[in-house]
Amino acid sequence: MADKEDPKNGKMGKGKSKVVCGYPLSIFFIVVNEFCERFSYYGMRAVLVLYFKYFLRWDDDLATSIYHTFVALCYLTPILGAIVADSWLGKFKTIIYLSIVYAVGQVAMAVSAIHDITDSDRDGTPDSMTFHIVLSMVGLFLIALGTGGIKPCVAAFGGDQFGEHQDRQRRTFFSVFYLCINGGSLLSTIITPVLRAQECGIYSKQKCYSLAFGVPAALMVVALVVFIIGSGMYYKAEPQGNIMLDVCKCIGFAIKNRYRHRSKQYPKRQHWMDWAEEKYDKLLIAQIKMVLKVLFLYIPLPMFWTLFDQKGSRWTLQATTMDGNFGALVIQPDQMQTVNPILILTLVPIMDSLIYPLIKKCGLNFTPLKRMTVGMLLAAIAFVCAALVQIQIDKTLPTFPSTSQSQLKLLNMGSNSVTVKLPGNDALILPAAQASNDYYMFQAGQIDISFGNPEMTKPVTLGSGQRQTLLIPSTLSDELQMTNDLTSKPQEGNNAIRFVNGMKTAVNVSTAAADFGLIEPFYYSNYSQIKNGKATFTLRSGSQSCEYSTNFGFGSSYTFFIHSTLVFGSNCQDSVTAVEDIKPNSVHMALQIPQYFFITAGEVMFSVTGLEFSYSQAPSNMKAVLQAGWLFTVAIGNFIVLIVAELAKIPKQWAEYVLFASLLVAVCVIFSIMAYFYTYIDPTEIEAQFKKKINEDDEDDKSKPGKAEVEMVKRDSIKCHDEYDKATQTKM
Ligand SMILES: C[C@H](N)C(=O)N1CCC[C@H]1C(=O)O
Repeated sequence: MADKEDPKNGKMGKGKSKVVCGYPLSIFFIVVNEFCERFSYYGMRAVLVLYFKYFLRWDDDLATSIYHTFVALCYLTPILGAIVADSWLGKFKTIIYLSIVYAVGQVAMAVSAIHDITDSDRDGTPDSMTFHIVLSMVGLFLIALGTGGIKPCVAAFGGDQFGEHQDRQRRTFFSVFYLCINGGSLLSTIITPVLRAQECGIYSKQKCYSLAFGVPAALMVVALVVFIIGSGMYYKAEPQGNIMLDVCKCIGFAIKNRYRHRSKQYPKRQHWMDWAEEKYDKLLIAQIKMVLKVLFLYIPLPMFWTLFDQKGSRWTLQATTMDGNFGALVIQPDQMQTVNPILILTLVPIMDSLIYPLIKKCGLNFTPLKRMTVGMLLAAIAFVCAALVQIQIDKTLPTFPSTSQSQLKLLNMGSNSVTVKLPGNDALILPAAQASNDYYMFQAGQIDISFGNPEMTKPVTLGSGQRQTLLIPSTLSDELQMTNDLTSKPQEGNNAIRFVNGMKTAVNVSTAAADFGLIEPFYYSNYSQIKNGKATFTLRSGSQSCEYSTNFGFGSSYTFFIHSTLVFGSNCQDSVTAVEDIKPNSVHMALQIPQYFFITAGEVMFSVTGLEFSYSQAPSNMKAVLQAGWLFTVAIGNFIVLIVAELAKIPKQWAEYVLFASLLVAVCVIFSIMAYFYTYIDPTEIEAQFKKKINEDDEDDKSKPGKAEVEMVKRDSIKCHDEYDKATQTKM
């Protein structure tokens, strides 16, 4: 051990670090390292899907699959990093080497996003996409290896810096560690999308993905440098040989030996791992028992992450059907996710300095496993809130036609009112340049529509499952035009806009974000996506133009009808009619705050506690391994989201939320039963007792030569069980 001062006195940290306010100074470098690393990771992740879609030109499905595979890989590689650290290099060296791999990966991503490298014809698009794809995939692989590999080591290495009797300080460290994760995540998810939106390039200016990846790369280099600066102060536990191989062999031997002695004539042993006693060190067996007990407890935990990870998918989709106008501030649907790190930054200090001490004062023993159970329940409540919000949203959504139905709207393009008779409906008088208020519902197929006075009847074919608008010409004998309208809400909270030209001349319509092109007389444009806020459209015919401005909310669809009476050169504000095809979102995004509050409060109780629990319950030689086991539950949770996204065919979204909430409550009940039977241990004490016993036995053996080995194994086994039991008294 590299302690200069005795870590057991409770005043000092381990290693050569100075102590500031009871904390080893070395942890400052570790938390700053974590902040920079998480900035690097979450910043790169924030623009990754957009990079796939708009730079590599992948379709949505490929982009999201590769994205989720990458995220899952980032939480699988911790196992690799932990094995390397605990068995071979030690945590310090593993962090250094894998951070270099990580930084190289980030640099590869930044380079892969420089379009000029292969843009020999200088048209702004890469000529050899293969180069960019290969380089970015290599980059992502290195990043997954690096971020996952170092993650369990950094947390465990931080825990290692505390002395045996610094439990309180170590708990605070894990809270501060979590704050740094979320501080880095919050800043980077705000900053990197802004960097991406910049334009850069040598030959031509394009969206600056290289900068959006370059800054996270720089932060990773800073993380590495900061970590190296603290080098002289750290306590660096030595790796204890190929521990994972020993663990696997020992478990294998115990199983084989148990099987060989399955007959009733052999006395039972307390634990199946005790069947390895004939061949393996009792200390190793005790350590394996500690790890297996915790890993067994982890089995239900991925369900928490399955719900948690839907923040980024289902909840963001939910936000796209909501109104993000907060007065001075307009929130985009994907920006709602930043509420999570913001709440973490507020809730962690409140929990640590107010809620937990208050609970303690009330005489309640709020043990780590109880906290985790409550955390799971809070996540389930969050999903009930999400379901309630969804029910409100569903009430405001338009009714779209089923596959056998069809919906029809009427738009009078003429300058006189017209009487229209639709089958099964009263006669409708449609004023000039006006549309019917809503869609009429029919069974798909052909219907006859009568117009005007004297009446003329025309057959119209309605497509199954379609919404259509019938454009009624000013001269009723002219041909009827039918448009195909949207049958779902526009994506990402955007507004879907099109124009119908009621003039006798072609009109060109454009706005800063979209060009509707040249619209022929009595014809219509395609839909274009417009963001919320004010938009000004320029209507142009030849050299003449005028402007039409209007405000958009979120998720609406409009058909703008240009009157035949429009006069260019004057104000055309009154010569355009806005026909609302899909209402803007009316349920406010603020209603998502309660669900974010509950999931984040749940995360604080579940994840911060779980991180510390994984450290405190792990034997000294498998600290990183148990951290990796903890992170593995995040990976499995991510996989379940992927599978559920594929399989879930529940038609009502609110019902899916309730299903997830119920599943988590069921899992939570199972977990609380398992937790009830869990006895907390003090691994350091158990290890010390075993070592003492082994030393005593060695002395004994020297003084009493020739004692039968079998007898000794039996006696040791009984003694060690007693010691193990003594050190494992507290229950859930
Ligand atoms: C950003 C989250 N609030 C968060 O802190 N995490 C999600 C998975 C685990 C943890 C992290 O380490 O990033």
